[in-house]
Amino acid sequence: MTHEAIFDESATSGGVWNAVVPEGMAGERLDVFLAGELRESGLSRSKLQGLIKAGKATVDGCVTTKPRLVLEGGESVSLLVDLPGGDLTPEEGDLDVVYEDESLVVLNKPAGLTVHPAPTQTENTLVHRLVHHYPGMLDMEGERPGIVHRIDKDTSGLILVALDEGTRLDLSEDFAERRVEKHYLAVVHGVPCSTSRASHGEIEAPIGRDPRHKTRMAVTEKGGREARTAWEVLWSSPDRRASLVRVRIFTGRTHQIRVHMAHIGHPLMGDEVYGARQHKQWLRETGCDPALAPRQMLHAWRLGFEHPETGERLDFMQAPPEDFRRLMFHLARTTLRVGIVGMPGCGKSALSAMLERRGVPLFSADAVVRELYAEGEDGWVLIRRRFGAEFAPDGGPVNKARVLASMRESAEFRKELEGIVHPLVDHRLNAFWDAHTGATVAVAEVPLLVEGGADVQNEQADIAVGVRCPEDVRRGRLMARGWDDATIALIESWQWSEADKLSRCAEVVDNSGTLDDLDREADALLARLEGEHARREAEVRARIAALWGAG
Ligand SMILES: CC(C)(COP(=O)(O)OP(=O)(O)OC[C@H]1O[C@@H](n2cnc3c(N)ncnc32)[C@H](O)[C@@H]1O)[C@@H](O)C(=O)NCCC(=O)NCCS
Ligand SMILES: Nc1ncnc2c1ncn2[C@@H]1O[C@H](COP(=O)(O)OP(=O)(O)OP(=O)(O)O)[C@@H](O)[C@H]1O
Repeated sequence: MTHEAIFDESATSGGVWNAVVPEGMAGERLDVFLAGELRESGLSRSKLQGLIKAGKATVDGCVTTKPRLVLEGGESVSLLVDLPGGDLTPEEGDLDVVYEDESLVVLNKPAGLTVHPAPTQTENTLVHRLVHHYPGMLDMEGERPGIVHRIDKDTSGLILVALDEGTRLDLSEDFAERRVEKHYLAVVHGVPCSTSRASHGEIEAPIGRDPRHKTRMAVTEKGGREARTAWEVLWSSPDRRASLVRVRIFTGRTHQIRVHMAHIGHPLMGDEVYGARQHKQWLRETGCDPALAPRQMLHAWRLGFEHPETGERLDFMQAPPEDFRRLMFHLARTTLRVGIVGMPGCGKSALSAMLERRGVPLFSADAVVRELYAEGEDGWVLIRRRFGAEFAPDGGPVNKARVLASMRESAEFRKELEGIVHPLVDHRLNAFWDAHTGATVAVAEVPLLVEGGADVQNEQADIAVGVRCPEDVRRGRLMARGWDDATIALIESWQWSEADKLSRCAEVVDNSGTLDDLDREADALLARLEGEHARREAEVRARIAALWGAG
């Protein structure tokens, strides 16, 4: 964690460090407290003692020169850290200039670049690069020449910088008076929704230093400054674990968006300070690579203001950088869920097994029914409870011959039995899809998939693939399995006709040849399914890119 947090956004020069002494620190010495707080700054205890003796520290607004002053807890402490004033060394380094004229420049800041020097970072900032590219900026006072607002080190996107002191003053006033329009894009955990269930809302909650963690900000009852943020969900991932949110801020508090979004329960992805719990949970539950969200996923997307010289309205929009886009595309990735259907004996299982051999995850409803029917399993237990031990006997699986006999006799029995079995199969199917979200294509052989109706089909699979073979061949295969004409007729009477089934299928595989022929069909089918997956993926990416505009 950096100490960038603790330098006040509104302070325009010098390193004024502020903190409230937590109650738990009562009895601590001032120098010890400061040394602990500023551990990462590299300021030693003796250097801090020197600063205190030189009158750079205040406690509750009064200068104190006593390093050993004992704190009571609750005081507000400030320290003025001398920065190497006026001797900014220009540094070479890339600047992504979006717009420039004589008065100002608009830049696209990469994530990871600190905006201006602070005691914790005295070189290698955006300002050092700026004074290299625009030497005239060195005429301005202080360590933050031209800086009129800032974005966090790990936030990417648009930042406006003044090139001369007059413009700096004008623009600073525009920011202070809230005349500058600032829109951000953030990837947040979950799907935010307002109390009225709307996909947009406003957060008005004061922000101040977190009394428990001095290096953080927080929504605070006491001592916070007014802060207002509006948000709108632009897109949510299919698993609803993440959303792209457009955020507009009307105030410019330190870490405002990160704190406010965490406050409503939807911290930014990758934000290990304000969303540590959700971040860890997301990594654990999805198995995602932490490198996918290497920073808080926040991008300063749009900036609109009036040019102080010309009065012209200027609006800029910058598409987010590669890491942001990569995470979004990852979140948007989907598996093509393929259902395989067809008449009994047409070759569904044979085709499915061929796809599985090619690495495609496979679900088989018939196999699942077999599992459910094993002694003590859910299907066995429910059937036994409803129909008796005659159907689900001790020491063995559900008696299929007995079940089939009763199904033959009574449509009522069949409906009831299906009412028990189908929800169990559906549940397993959903678990199967969930378990294979990393695959491009996954296949489920579900004989009765399309019979469930179009809506059910959409829920249970994205497309259906039908298998067909000539009637006589198919009947021959079923007879070989021991089914007689009556059984075939009976089971087929419970299903849709072949024509009805196939009319619901996006693809039909012909299985009138040999198993080798079918194997070749499997290759061609898989290529088409992968093509379909790629097409859908490209469509989703284009839809997402359209959300933030070209660039
Ligand atoms: C009817 C039963 C006893 C036949 O068992 P058997 O081992 O002989 O066959 P298997 O389970 O492999 O099914 C073979 C084929 O029959 C057809 N079929 C099976 N059950 C049904 C049904 N209820 N309605 C329509 N067709 C069915 C399917 O095309 C299936 O692929 C058995 O399938 C059963 O208990 N079915 C009820 C549960 C169910 O609806 N299963 C369908 C799959 S979700
Ligand atoms: N092209 C083929 N040539 C030879 N035998 C085949 C061919 N296709 C499938 N078979 C065989 O026919 C039988 C029925 O095929 P399969 O089990 O794949 O059908 P299914 O559609 O899954 O049937 P069900 O609806 O009953 O589950 C199997 O023994 C299988 O090996």
